[in-house]
Amino acid sequence: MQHTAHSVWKNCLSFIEDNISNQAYKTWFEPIEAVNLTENSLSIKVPSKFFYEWLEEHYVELLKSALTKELGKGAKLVYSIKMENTQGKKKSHTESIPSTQRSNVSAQSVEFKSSQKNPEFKNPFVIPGVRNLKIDSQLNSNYGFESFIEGDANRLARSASLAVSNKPGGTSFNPLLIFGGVGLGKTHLAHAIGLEVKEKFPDKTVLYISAEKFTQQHIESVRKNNRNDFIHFYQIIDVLIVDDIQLLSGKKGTQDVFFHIFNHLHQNGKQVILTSDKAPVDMQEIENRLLSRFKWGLSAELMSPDYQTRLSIIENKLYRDGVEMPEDVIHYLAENIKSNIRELEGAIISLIAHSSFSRTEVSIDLAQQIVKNYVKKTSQQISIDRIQQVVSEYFQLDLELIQSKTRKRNIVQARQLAMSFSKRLTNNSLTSIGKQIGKRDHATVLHACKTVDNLKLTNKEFKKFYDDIDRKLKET
Ligand SMILES: Nc1ncnc2c1ncn2[C@@H]1O[C@H](COP(=O)(O)OP(=O)(O)OP(=O)(O)O)[C@@H](O)[C@H]1O
Repeated sequence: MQHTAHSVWKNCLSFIEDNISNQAYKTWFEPIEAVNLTENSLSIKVPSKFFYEWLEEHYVELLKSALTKELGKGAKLVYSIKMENTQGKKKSHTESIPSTQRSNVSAQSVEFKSSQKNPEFKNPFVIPGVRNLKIDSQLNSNYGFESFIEGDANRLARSASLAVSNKPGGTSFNPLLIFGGVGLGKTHLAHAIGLEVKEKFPDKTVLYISAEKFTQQHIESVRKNNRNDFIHFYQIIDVLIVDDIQLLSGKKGTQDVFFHIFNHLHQNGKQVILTSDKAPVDMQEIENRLLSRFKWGLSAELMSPDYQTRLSIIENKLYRDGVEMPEDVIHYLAENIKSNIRELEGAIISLIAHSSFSRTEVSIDLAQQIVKNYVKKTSQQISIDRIQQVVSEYFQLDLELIQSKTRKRNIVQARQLAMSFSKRLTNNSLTSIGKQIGKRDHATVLHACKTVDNLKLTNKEFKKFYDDIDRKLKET
């Protein structure tokens, strides 16, 4: 049978699929297209230079084995790379690079750089009339790594943040996206990276900006007709930190400008750090081309801290503020405020304020009052475990059955309800919900949420199940 680029690549893919994780296969191999086959050389088209670099760094041996198996010893692989033009002036073009010949790629970056020597830029942080070309990092010196307490819930995000600070732009965590629920330390960690970079590499230009402020600046630049200056300003940053990136949702113009800035920084080895209250898969109204870039590096989730970490956070805060508090009060706070560290800190401040205003000791009674009055919502925030328990009791099904792989209709339905309520009532991401309810992936949880929404509208019996469980959860 005649070999074609397509058939050779298909065989390579099935070999590759057997040798790596499903996730890695989906991320790095599914987007590749085979484009050409000449004698013993196969050309494959990859979506970006970053993609090519990643394949070369991590999968070159695997690709070599797969190709040698198909085309024999002298097999060659040529990448055809779609080069984005970040300035939007020229059209994007395709570049062919043989495997393991990185010099061609760096030449491309240099060429790109030289095309915009000494850009005239204006600093949008400068108040009009005040001459200041120095860029203030806008970092909060209280948010260093030393005051960020490590625990199971933040270990990955913290380690990745440290790695990025040690080698900004030089790790595969680019962009680094830190995501998680409200008040769990995303902003703190993002500032910690910036501060550490400034400490280790004083010559690097670091900038922290909230997505909201970035949007305002962009709108202003359009109004004043200096959008290009705005873009140039951001393109000279070495480490760009954008907080609450989900706020770009629905803002097409700002997304477009951010896309160009992001591409430029990324292609020039600059580090981008993003924070968001949701995982990329859960972000709505963000263009796909931007979402796919968010997923290029590492998405690290901050989850609610466990008891021990909460305890350490309280002790650390008291120590830094030079305040003493009875042990039982500290334990009471750690036990009762579970899912938002900002509220945990708020309760400590309230306690101290109350006791000093009323000149009374900080006591467990006072702590109970504060926790009840100030953080009522938090202390009662429902957990995924509780939701699963309520669903399992309601349907009189064992928890293990709900979490099992069985496809029996009634059990699937109970599982989907647990997933849907977890999405609605907790801060957890789809990935985290899936992990906790039967080790499913985020797509299964998303599907469950959609199914529940549909069934609620179309099936009366199901609607009753839903409302009953909803009521029970509210009583919790
Ligand atoms: N692991 C931690 N150790 C010590 N303090 C922490 C930790 N995590 C969060 N905090 C503190 O909790 C407070 C809230 O953190 P931060 O503002 O970073 O949360 P966030 O996730 O960005 O919240 P939001 O979603 O509202 O933007 C801050 O004062 C921060 O210092």
